[in-house]
Amino acid sequence: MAKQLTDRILEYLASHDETNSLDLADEFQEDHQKIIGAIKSLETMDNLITVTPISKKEWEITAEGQHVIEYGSHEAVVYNTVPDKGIPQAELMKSVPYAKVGFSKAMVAGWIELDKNGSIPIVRKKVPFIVDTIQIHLKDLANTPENVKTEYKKRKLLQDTVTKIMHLEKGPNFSTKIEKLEADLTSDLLANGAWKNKKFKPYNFEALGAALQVGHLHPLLKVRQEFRKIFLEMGKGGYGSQGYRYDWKLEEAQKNLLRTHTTAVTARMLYKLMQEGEFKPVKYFSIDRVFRNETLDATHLAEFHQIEGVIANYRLSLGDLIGTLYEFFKKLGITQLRFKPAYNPYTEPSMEIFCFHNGLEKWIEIGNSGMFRPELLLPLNLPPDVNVLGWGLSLERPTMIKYGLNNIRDLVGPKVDMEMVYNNPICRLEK
Ligand SMILES: N[C@@H](Cc1ccccc1)C(=O)O
Repeated sequence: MAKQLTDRILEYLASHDETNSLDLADEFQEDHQKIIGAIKSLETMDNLITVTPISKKEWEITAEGQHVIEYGSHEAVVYNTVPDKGIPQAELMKSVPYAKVGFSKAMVAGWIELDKNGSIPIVRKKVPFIVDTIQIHLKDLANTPENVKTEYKKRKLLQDTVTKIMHLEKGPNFSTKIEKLEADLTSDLLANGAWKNKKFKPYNFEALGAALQVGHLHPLLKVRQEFRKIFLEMGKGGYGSQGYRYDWKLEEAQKNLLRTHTTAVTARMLYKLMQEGEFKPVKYFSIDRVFRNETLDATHLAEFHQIEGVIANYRLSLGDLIGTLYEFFKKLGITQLRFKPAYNPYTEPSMEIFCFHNGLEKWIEIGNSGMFRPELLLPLNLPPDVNVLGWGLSLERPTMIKYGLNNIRDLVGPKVDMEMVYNNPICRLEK
């Protein structure tokens, strides 16, 4: 029988102090993944070898890049196609492959110009000769700087592949003979005394326990719990307004419909507070379902959960709202916020809340907020010097970000993968 790959690796290592999986694959003419597998099994043996994973980036020329090597860059091809007397643009565009990119790049480079004075646009050469550095670079990749290669990657002339390879050296217990380690102390080993000369596998305290056959919480419930915790940690247990700027109608207000936001709950709670007698400062939160007439797409359903926070106290200002929002979002691991003036019929001023999403590397809208209008507060009998500030966001959006889902149907509805529900750990909102 052919020698085991693991034995061959050990023998190779005995005569060479160090090596790596890629060189071994070359040396043994074996598949790289097979070598990795063998190294991994050697790695389980107590200090036999020392393994360090490394990533190796390699550049590859794409089919489009090969075309450039053969015929020149798209812009050079366009330039070379232009005769000294010029050529109608339409004709030029039909005469070479990749004409569109080539044309715009050659224009940007200042190699050609477009003469629109006549009846049809004519392309002319603008310089007597050109140097096609792209072709030169692609032909001699080894001497091309990394940042230039990254540029070419954007142009799809190059692509990079990252190979994970393993570097290995002899470990403190290195030997070319592998002794099979015992996993269990059996009654046989005890009875015949063989245990004395056997080596045992070390305990693996990192091993995951067997999965328990229990119920699982849906991600939305886990994230909701986190929000509830944040609110509890935050202690919730001048007129001059421009008005609503539309006519309020009793018939409209009396219509029976599913609520579109939980601010209805807030108004109800403030009403209830004043029914109890005297005003006392309060902090409220609610997390519940709301319903909207939305066009359904990957991030919108006609129903979702809204998270709302409210603080009522004497003489609160917009500064209090901004400070509270920073404190709240900090607890979610979000520290960069921006605010944009917005309109809500029940708050003034109102602000949309944007946060910088590190993963997406851009600012995204995460919520809405504002100072409740006196038109809403005074009829509920709140004292005139009491201000109420509030903010709202959806439960689904942070959950999707948290669990790396980009389609809301993966989170809500009949297409939810139960494995995803079972396998995702308890939510931690910080990064
Ligand atoms: N109700 C608002 C959020 C909000 C709550 C409280 C005050 C201001 C705004 C929304 O649906 O987006």
